[in-house]
Amino acid sequence: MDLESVRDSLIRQEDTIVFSLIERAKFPINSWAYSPPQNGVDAFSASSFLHSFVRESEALHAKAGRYENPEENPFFPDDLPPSMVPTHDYKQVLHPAGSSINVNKTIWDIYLNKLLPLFAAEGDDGNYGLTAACDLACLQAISRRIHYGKFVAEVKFKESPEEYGPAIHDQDRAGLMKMLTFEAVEEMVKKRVEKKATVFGQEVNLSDNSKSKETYKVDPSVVSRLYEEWVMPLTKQVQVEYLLRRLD
Ligand SMILES: O=C(O)C(=O)C[C@]1(C(=O)O)C=C[C@@H](O)C=C1
Repeated sequence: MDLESVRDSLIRQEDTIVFSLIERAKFPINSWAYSPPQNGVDAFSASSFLHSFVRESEALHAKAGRYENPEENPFFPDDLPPSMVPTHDYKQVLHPAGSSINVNKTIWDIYLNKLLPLFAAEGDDGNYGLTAACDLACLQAISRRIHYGKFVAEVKFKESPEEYGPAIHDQDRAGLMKMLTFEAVEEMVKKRVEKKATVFGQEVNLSDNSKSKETYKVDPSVVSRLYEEWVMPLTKQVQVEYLLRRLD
């Protein structure tokens, strides 16, 4: 595992995220699935249809061994049933002190309160089950990408322990954030995800004189904004948290 291969994985995961958003955009917002959205109630702890749907899906996925994979992080980690599939010997790449970092509560809040209203149309078509299945796919894809920051951080640390060591020793968050940030890479990521949303989300017609060239299933600028405002900052936050514990 090196920086190039972890970046390749992040690039591949962009496809999953863009496709999952395109699938969710087939349905209107369907707010009933997220009720009761009472003022001041934390969307994560208040029970809603989506809450139950995700919790019960995760229990099934846990039995199927999903969370044995260190790249997967459940939204409701408490009381998950044990895996019932044959044990796979996943390579233990991560440092144990940082492997359990989980920012899914923040991801849940951002997805429901900020992202969804930007790309789901107004309205209610009653397809709550299908909508929740799409939400689950989006949440899992975004969560996997952001928590992959643990692997990015591990590789960066292994490649230059002498560079990161003093900042870890001083628990210097700002210093670590500066060291692991590559602005040129971030610019490329934003442009690439916007382009992917343009390519994957266009109507494909056999005739050349299509008039629908300018409409996309998910607004490409929303995908770029998702990465700029939430995905990359949270991936960096995971990296910082991981590195702070890297010498424990
Ligand atoms: O590619 C890296 O070096 C990463 O740390 C990943 C990532 C990202 O989230 O895409 C985050 C921070 C960097 O500034 C650039 C990109």
